[in-house]
Amino acid sequence: MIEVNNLHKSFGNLKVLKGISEKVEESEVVCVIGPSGSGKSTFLRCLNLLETPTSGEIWIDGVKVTDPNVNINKIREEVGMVFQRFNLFPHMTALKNVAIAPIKVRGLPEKEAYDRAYYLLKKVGLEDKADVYPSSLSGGQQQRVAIARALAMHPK
Ligand SMILES: Nc1ncnc2c1ncn2[C@@H]1O[C@H](COP(=O)(O)OP(=O)(O)OP(=O)(O)O)[C@@H](O)[C@H]1O
Repeated sequence: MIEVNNLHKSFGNLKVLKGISEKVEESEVVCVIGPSGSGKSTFLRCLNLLETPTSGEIWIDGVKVTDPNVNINKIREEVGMVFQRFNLFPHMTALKNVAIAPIKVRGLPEKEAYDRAYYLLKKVGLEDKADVYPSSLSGGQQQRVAIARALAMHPK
């Protein structure tokens, strides 16, 4: 469960988030909509502290993310994210992009991680691109690799 209380975020004089409060229950599907530049990405980036909120509280599964002593890397392991520009690792194949975090962060054996990565690439219709580097993929294909990569970590 995600709970946000009175979240504010400014960049210098630009006030982007002005007191957002929201609750998202487990398994609930929520769309954040609004005009370009209205703060949707800023809001999502605040949830795992890719942006530091100016004020307000964020809780994820009972953990206060905005607590200065929080172990944010632990929370990021549970929060999947597909970036607007995908941020695939350019020097890794599609398959390795999907397998690398479970190996490095979760300590999954390589064989298991690569098998699951292949399964996920297949799910997003890209098994034939497993050995291709991101520069040779279309925007939509890169996005699908990024989705497979997010799912590989079994986010909550
Ligand atoms: N790091 C930053 N420094 C300064 N201003 C920023 C920064 N990041 C975002 N902004 C500004 O904050 C505002 C909200 O940006 P944000 O990316 O959250 O919008 P968005 O709703 O996701 O837009 P889009 O739909 O176009 O992706 C914009 O005016 C943007 O220029």
